Amino acid sequence: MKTILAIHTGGTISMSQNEKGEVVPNDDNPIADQQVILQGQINLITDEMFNLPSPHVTPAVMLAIKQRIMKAIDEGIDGVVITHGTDTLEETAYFLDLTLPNTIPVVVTGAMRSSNEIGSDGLYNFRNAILVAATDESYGKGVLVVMNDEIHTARYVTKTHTTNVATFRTPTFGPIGIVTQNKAKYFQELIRTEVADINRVVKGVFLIKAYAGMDGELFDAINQPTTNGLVIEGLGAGNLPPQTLPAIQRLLAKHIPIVLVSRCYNGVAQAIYDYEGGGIQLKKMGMILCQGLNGQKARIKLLVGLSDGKHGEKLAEFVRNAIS
Ligand SMILES: NC(=O)C[C@H](N)C(=O)O
Repeated sequence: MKTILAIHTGGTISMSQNEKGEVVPNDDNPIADQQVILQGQINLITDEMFNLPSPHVTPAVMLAIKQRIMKAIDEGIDGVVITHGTDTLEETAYFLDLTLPNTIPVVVTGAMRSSNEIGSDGLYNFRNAILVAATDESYGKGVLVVMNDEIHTARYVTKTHTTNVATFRTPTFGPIGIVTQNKAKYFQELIRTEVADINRVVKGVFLIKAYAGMDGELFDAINQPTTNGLVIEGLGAGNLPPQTLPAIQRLLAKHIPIVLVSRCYNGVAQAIYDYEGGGIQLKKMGMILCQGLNGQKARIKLLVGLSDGKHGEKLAEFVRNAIS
């Protein structure tokens, strides 16, 4: 029988609705009490590590979860399930994907409906996540996100709907598997990239979204001694309004790494256009064009790379290679 560690961190999966219809955190996690679900098939160990709505989750919390999992791996655990709020779930999952050795299945899950709502998805998602974590085929696939019968990679999955239970999607690449008839079935492989075994997290890594008519004001506002890095969600295939360029140049002159992704839901940022502010010019200026990650994931990757002490070409290489 496999031993699976369930780390609970909070979120809607552990909340309930009150008489007024408001969703509120609980002192006692209703999911953690439901140990019966796979009794006799799995030895489930529970750690109620945090009870945070996921907008309260920080990189320091992510690091603590990573360190807890490292300890469990040393102790010989077979798999890990993390329950988490869905708002920042993709960021924690990707942080863990980038910082954990790829030795055991690590599965993150959550819920869109709280524990006492009709059609609550928490217990079901939790059960599926445990099944996936206990499946031999789940080894070597990086950190996985299991929601609504689908298995996604932490690298590409994103929350796409504010309330729908089918909110987690993998644009461009699709999920790598499904849970059906109480089994995990895979139909895609994920190629792994570099892992950084960090023990600290840097601050001052920002994310700014571009828009029509944008100028340099926001970029100048973050041009501070405490700024370590910046991700810009650019337009289309990876372009920016020309009025932003002088302020961006001032950041680059200070050797602050700037990563460019696209604000589009689908596709990758590339050096395609050769006009003022086009991707070709941005690349020549020294911006790192990151393929396949959304803004919040690219920010996590930049933060992890910087926290690992990477800089210059090594950092660029680490951040750039999201697809291969
Ligand atoms: N569905 C959820 O979990 C959303 C909640 N606001 C959270 O992220 O904690």
